[in-house]
Amino acid sequence: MSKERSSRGSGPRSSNTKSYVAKNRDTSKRPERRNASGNLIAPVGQKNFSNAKALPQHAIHLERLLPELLSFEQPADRVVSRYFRAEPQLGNRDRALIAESAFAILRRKNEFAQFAESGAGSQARRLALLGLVSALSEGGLGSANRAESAIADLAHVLQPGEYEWLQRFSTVDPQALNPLVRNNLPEWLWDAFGAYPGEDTREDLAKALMHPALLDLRANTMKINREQLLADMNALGGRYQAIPTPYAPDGVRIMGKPALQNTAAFKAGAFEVQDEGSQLLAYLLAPKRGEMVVDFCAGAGGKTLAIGALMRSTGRLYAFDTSERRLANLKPRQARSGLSNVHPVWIDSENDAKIKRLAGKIDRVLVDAPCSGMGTLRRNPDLKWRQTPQGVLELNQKQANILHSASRLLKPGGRLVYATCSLLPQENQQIAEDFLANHPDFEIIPAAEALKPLFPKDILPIGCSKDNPWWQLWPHIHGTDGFFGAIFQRKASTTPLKEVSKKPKEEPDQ
Ligand SMILES: C[S@@+](CC[C@H](N)C(=O)[O-])C[C@H]1O[C@@H](n2cnc3c(N)ncnc32)[C@H](O)[C@@H]1O
Repeated sequence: MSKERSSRGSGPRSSNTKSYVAKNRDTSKRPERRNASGNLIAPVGQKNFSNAKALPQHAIHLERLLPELLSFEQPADRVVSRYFRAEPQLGNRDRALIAESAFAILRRKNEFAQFAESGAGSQARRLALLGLVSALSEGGLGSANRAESAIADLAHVLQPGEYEWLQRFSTVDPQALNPLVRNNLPEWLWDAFGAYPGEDTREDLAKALMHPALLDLRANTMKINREQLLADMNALGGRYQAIPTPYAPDGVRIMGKPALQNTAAFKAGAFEVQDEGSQLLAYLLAPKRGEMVVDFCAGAGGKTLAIGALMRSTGRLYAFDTSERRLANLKPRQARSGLSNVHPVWIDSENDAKIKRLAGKIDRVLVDAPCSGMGTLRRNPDLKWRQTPQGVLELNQKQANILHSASRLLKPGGRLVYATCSLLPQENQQIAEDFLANHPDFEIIPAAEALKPLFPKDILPIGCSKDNPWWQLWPHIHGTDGFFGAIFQRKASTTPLKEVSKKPKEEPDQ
């Protein structure tokens, strides 16, 4: 797996289709196109695919896309983007439906592949049709939210026998299938979920991971409050509805799939697309006005921007990352956000000399560590087929190194948050426990304490437990991506760092 991809996960992309929608596309001037059999490929109007009819071209494009997608040599979003670049005539709605169908195939690969052993036509055609039915069934609001009507929407593009074949698929009893097929997981991950969260709940988790993620926005409180954003979104018209997210104070959940990039509110920086769980993570860090804060693995800045808004654009917020490409993607988002306290800094590794210069000077540090991304399988379903236990082991070493290095930045009394979008204890609790064992100058702060101000007094905050100090969100329980968080505080008076910290050998001057 590529380094960039292995460290992805809780980025800003909230809808698989979102990033494929081209801006201001003029579809009226498209040249006439024909498919391989010489049939005219009809242009598609600007319709929400959740209530659109699929056209022959959608299945044809999917058939072409699938071999590369299912080779798992490249991240799925990269494969799909490249395909769309090579097919510039495709309209926004076509892209949305093709991309969502491709991701549906990745989410339910085992089930679809097993059923596609029956039926006529090529294997790719059969997978394409199953993907289309799944995508059309999952459309948020509207009539096409059941397989039955999705198949009816496809009827006019089907070959003889395919309608009946698709109907047969919706009558398959999942309980009759092998658990790995029914739950669409590789064996190592099914076993891992059996160990944690446990055999009783792993099917619920697997089921949640087989659906697309919800579309959540974070109101940028530098520009707008949640009520205004809700009103703006609901005024868009169409088959969409905006409601408040249940837990994150600035979150707006969109039911339906509007193309948001062209809205005036987006261009004005009124919101960012951000999962509710990712929004809440900023509250574990709880930055204050005027503080010195570091987002150590800032990526394209999903969490950085939320943290910057909590700081009301005061103080200094360093956004570190080893990926220039990701930091470059932060720039336009930062410009839209209106934040002036964010300072992106490229680092060559967690041991970059720039980190040493800031040692002991920082109030709060977030380590949103590179991880397997197993909490984001609703949006990145290819990860479950591309990740391996060996890959997770390699990430563990990196996670421990980054956390150790980031901890050097903190002042006495400063707060360090370690977070991942993984569900695997070896990337989460284990890293946090090892850190505590090796860093006696840090103590743990229970997540419930940090989130208390957001919740009524007698309610245990979301993701917190009475039995342990960690923060853990689950797709099947909370409807968010899976997240883990651990909060540490540097003890107020400690022996100088160099005497107590575990030192990596390559850093003698720490
Ligand atoms: C989970 S992603 C961060 C997502 C980001 N915080 C957000 O909210 O959009 C992990 C990030 O860690 C970065 N990374 C990988 N190795 C790193 C290192 N040694 N030091 C700092 N960042 C690193 C990756 O480039 C990636 O952007």
